[in-house]
Amino acid sequence: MDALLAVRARGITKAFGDVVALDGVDLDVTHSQIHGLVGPNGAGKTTLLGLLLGLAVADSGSLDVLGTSVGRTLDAPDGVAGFVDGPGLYPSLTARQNLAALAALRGDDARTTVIDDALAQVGLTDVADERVRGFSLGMRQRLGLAAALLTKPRLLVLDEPSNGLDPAGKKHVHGVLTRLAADGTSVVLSSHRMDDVEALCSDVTLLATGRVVFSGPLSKLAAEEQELDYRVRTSDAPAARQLATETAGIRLVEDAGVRHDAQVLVVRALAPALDVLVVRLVQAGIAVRELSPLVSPLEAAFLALTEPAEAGR
Ligand SMILES: Nc1ncnc2c1ncn2[C@@H]1O[C@H](COP(=O)(O)OP(=O)(O)OP(=O)(O)O)[C@@H](O)[C@H]1O
Repeated sequence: MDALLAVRARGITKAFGDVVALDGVDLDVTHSQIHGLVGPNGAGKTTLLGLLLGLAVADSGSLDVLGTSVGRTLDAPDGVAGFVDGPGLYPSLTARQNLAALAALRGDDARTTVIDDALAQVGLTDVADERVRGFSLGMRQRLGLAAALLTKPRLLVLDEPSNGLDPAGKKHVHGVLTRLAADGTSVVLSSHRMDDVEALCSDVTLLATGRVVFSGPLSKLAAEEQELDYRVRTSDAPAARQLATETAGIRLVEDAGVRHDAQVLVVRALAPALDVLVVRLVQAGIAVRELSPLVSPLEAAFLALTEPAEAGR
């Protein structure tokens, strides 16, 4: 057992019949950390989160949550809250009534001030007395988060918390999670999107077909040396194209799957070769009006690490 870790999983396996959902998964989540679980569909993210919430038990391996070994009985470990596959809510009750009912069921503090505070934290004060039946996916997600907050968790486990959130909603929820982590709550959340994870998480675990293909700080993932495809818009596309073909380490990508624009080249390169190209363009009197990677370095690392595992399925 490791008191410094909110979650310590070693060699976790879980199968559903012939389907191996988790295959020897290790996971370390330190206290006050927001840890992202990322991976393609079917990678095992929800299954792993379900184990942390005590919704299922692993077939083998060891799992310590908040310093306590999780046994073989189905039970939410003390101090853990969250949801997988969307929050469980009562559609015919209002948001406020949902929280009151859930708090009463769990024996949590159901005082109006506590419930109002949870609703305010997730930005649902204005719709507190509306029935959940009419709520959008994003509003349900926020209410699910409010329900988890009522328990004052030390570990919050969220499956795709940004699902269905508009940009303002996402920013709001990100703010809530960041403040919680700053106040000592550990958070493990899943996402399909590296940009979400980048905005929120310090550490990330990439899963592909039930296996960990990367786990560690985001900065380490992004720093992996990799070639990226860049859009380059210049003042003279034909001349830029010519220079690109003459520059070592630069490859023109003709079919980059982007909208055709005669003024834009797509080149594949490592950063040092791209630097050389930019300098040569400027020296030749060609202005560089736009230079950006087609996918972010994190997204590219995600694809590079998960696509081989997917292909081997
Ligand atoms: N209750 C279940 N019964 C049978 N198979 C299951 C069950 N739960 C998960 N699986 C299978 O286990 C694998 C992992 O599923 P899981 O839902 O954990 O992946 P995921 O990474 O959360 O995927 P997604 O991003 O699509 O939500 C998949 O092949 C899935 O079909």
